[in-house]
Amino acid sequence: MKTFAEFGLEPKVLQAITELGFEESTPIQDKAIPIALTGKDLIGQAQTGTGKTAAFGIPLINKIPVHEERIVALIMTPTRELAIQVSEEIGKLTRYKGLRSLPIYGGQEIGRQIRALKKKPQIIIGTPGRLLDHINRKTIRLEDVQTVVLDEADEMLDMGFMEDIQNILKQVPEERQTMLFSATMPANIQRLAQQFLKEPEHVSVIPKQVTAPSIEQAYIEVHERQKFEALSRLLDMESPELAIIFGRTKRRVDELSEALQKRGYSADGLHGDLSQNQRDTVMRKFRDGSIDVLVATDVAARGLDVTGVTHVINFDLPQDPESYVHRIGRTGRAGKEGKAWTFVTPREMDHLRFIERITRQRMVRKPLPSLSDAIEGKQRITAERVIDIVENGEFSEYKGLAIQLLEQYDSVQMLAAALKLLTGDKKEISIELTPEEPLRAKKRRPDIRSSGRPFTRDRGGSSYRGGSSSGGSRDRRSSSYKGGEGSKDGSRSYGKRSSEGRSYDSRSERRPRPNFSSSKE
Ligand SMILES: Nc1ncnc2c1ncn2[C@@H]1O[C@H](COP(=O)(O)OP(=O)(O)OP(=O)(O)O)[C@@H](O)[C@H]1O
Ligand SMILES: [Mg+2]
Repeated sequence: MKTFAEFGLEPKVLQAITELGFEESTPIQDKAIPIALTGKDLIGQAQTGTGKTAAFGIPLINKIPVHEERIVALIMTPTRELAIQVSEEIGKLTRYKGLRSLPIYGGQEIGRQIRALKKKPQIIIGTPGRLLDHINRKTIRLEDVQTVVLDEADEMLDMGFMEDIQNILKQVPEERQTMLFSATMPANIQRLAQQFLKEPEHVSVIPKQVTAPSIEQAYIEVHERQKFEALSRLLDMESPELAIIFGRTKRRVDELSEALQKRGYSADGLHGDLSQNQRDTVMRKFRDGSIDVLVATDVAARGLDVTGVTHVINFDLPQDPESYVHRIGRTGRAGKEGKAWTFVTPREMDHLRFIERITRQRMVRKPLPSLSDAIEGKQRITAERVIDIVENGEFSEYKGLAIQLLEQYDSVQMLAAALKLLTGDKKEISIELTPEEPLRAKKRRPDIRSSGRPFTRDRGGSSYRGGSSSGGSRDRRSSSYKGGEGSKDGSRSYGKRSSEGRSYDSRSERRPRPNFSSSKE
């Protein structure tokens, strides 16, 4: 690993990096930054949470002159949340240099974006649909762009953005640097690269397995009808600090987040049918910890970086191995540890095995948490909270009352009653979720690296994958259970999503057809 000073960056860029607390470069940064600084085209692949954003962000910022008044850099992301997040990270990196960056995404009032564009940002971070809108209105001109980054390029293809990306890139001069980044690189990415990149350098840091080694992976076999109880016990047993629960469809996410709230968890849902305001509010609450369970469709699977996510729970099995890799990659980021739990119904075991085969990573089988596991987990958290106050808190004003009470009552009884009160009774409201159909095992070839599927497949109007589900939890704190190990051996080639035609959510984010109207992403 290098220090950032060794890349020969401008002092103001270095200063911002130092302020972010980055001491050494990550492996992908190590390899990609020197190449990107030369201006070459680049395809970068590295595990989730390993700093790909800064790997393209730092060289991009380094080369833009401060007095530039034109849009000279364009970053495209598949989702709105990701555009906002990348824009924030770029903002932090340009803090001392003083460049202007702007996120441009669907669902936000266009007038507001037009006003912000008048401040002459040099860097635009956008989702393809809304970008095209602006291009068509001539409120964004890309004729001076020198650097283009496609973050999560494979996902953008899957979402049906190929044509939009082509149309956007037509507006950008041929003479430019193009970079493409993702944790997964399915075969169709090669075609995109051939079309848009010039003699790209491939920078891949996937040592053994494509899933990050810091994530413990486990699965629980559970019948569809038992899933909610299993989830609720799992949350009690594990007490995640922050958890993301993925469900297959929007309906699933809605039902599940509501159910969790009824049970007293601090949860909320995120999917593509919510208004942008609702989406922003949910993300803000999750980032600042005012909710600790985010229930989401795959719209939250890619790229999102929220500090403190200790658990990812796949309430519904993801449609394909790529989705699995990205979903669980929301935890175990930047060298931290994380746990990924996957629920699988007996009929879906084949599909789980398929995911394991493609990711070359075993998930450890765990039993359904028992009621006593759940109770124990909750009590442990209460005890930890009390101990924390005893050790670090200020509670002298309660001592007089404590002495009085202990004169009348036994201390064990007294403390047990207080713990009971603090732990709170579980609201035993019975919950019925609409069952989801089991996923059928795919008959895909495990390795389709060279299969060269036509892009049209992604746009053909078949709706992919699904969407939604749930999540939830409450007491923040990470627990100390010893979980599964997961196993070795990685791979990087993935199957693509299959096109079985259910209408799923996160992919509602997908645009089935080119549509210039506005901003579906
Ligand atoms: N050199 C570094 N040292 C410490 N932390 C870093 C470094 N580079 C990036 N990070 C932090 O690591 C976290 C993950 O980075 P980032 O979101 O760029 O990952 P990613 O590789 O793009 O993951 P994904 O595949 O999920 O999109 C961020 O919080 C980022 O600030
Ligand atoms: Mg990323």
